[in-house]
Amino acid sequence: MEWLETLRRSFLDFDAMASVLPSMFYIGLKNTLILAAFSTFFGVLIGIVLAVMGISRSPWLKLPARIYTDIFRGLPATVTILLIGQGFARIGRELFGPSPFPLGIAALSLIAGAYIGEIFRSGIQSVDKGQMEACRALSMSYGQGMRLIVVPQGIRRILPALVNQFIGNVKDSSLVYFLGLLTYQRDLFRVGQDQAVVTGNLSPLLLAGIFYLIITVPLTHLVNYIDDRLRTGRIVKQAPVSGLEEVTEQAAVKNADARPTFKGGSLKIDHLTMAYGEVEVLKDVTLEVPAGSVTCVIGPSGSGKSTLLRGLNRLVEPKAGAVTLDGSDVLTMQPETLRRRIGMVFQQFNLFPDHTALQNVSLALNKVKKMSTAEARKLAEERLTDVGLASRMNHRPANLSGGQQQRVAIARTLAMEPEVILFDEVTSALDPELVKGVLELMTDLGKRGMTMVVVTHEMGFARKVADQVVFMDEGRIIEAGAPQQIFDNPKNERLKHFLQEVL
Ligand SMILES: Nc1ncnc2c1ncn2[C@@H]1O[C@H](COP(=O)(O)OP(=O)(O)OP(=O)(O)O)[C@@H](O)[C@H]1O
Repeated sequence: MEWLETLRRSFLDFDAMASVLPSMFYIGLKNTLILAAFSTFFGVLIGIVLAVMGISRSPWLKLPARIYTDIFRGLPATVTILLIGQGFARIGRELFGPSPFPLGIAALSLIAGAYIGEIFRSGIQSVDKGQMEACRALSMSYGQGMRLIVVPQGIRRILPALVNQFIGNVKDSSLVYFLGLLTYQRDLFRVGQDQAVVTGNLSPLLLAGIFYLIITVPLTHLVNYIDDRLRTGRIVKQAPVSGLEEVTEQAAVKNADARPTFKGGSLKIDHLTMAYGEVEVLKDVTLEVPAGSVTCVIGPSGSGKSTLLRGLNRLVEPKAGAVTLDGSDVLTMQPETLRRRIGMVFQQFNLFPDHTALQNVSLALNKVKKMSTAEARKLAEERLTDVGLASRMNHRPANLSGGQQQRVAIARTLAMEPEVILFDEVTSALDPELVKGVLELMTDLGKRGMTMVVVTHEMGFARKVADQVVFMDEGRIIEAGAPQQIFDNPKNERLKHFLQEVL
């Protein structure tokens, strides 16, 4: 087998490999890592600036970022490296001496920056808007929400892409030799290539290839592992539980010792008008919500129910009118102070996916209410026990059913000790068998004196639990009254029509 022997001599000349190994390690590997690390570092800096410019609303920032990205992503790396390295060679020599590294790193950074900018931009934009809304509803400032929740989630999402970029830079660093390297500056490729010429076979180059793989392959696997780990947390070993069990979970709590009652606040809404841009979606809404009462808001899709709730805690700023909470003007209050007093639970739960149930509840206690970690933890444990989740505190949202997630969200809101809680279609995203547990919990809160404004499609709940039911259509309150009046004796034609459709 002569051809096998030729192949062996060409690729597996172990003596040639052994002789090049020290320079491969001490010169090639070192220089490749220097080039890749520096260009990734500067690429990240450039990328952050580009991402901020790209997300901004100003076309004067957006446009240059777009042009930059198009150019440096569109050009072959070799062209950029030669243009920068040779075009600026004189300035480079004056500034940095004979080493081609600074200009090589600059060129690699400019290329990497274009890709990393896109990675950062999509990472931040991919975080669900509900996450920031949940942060603000928990009375965190915009900065706290970004720092504690949105940016970490964005970074976690882009971690694999960033490592890929580093791997790309490891490979692209081999192109810097175009700029002419001194002997001690050679990278892995160059060391392998030079020695291949000396020995007359490809074994040193194969060894360089192996070095590249030793850097890149474990890194890819490591990042996939970290990504999986961050996404799901430690896998909770527990047999799957039937959704039917959840009602029992909740019932067990209901039968527990009588728990303290709440001191609900009263709301007065006066000629409230709200708009998105020029479009008015809430018109002249006037409503009283007495302390400790349950108000259910019903109405067709798009009638402005969610917007009304968002106006009450100012997630959307009202355009005109007034709202008072126990006599204090809600619209001039610090939004963070207001949101400590008026909590909110969302249709999509908006739990923080990288936090356990316990951390979801304790985060704002710790960061907003400034409780010590131990105090926050104790209170969070109590609230989670209240909602029947004592045995699931260390689960992440992904390891909980929808019903359990929604009960964590309610516990998270309750822990802030609000005077009013706004519920925005909180059972609409749940499987039918999980709805009951959540509604029972809400019924229980109502009985214990919490003031609640509940946007719901659960007519049975509204009839049974509400003190007043409000029917909205096209941004106005069309009819309001006791449940019997609304359901058994509706006056308005539109309400009659709506009830015919939903009952
Ligand atoms: N962020 C927004 N920007 C612009 N328009 C919006 C925004 N949010 C809601 N709207 C519009 O405002 C109107 C009222 O929406 P809102 O969500 O308050 O209604 P809703 O009664 O809660 O409906 P649904 O039951 O479908 O949630 C709708 O026409 C909707 O398209």
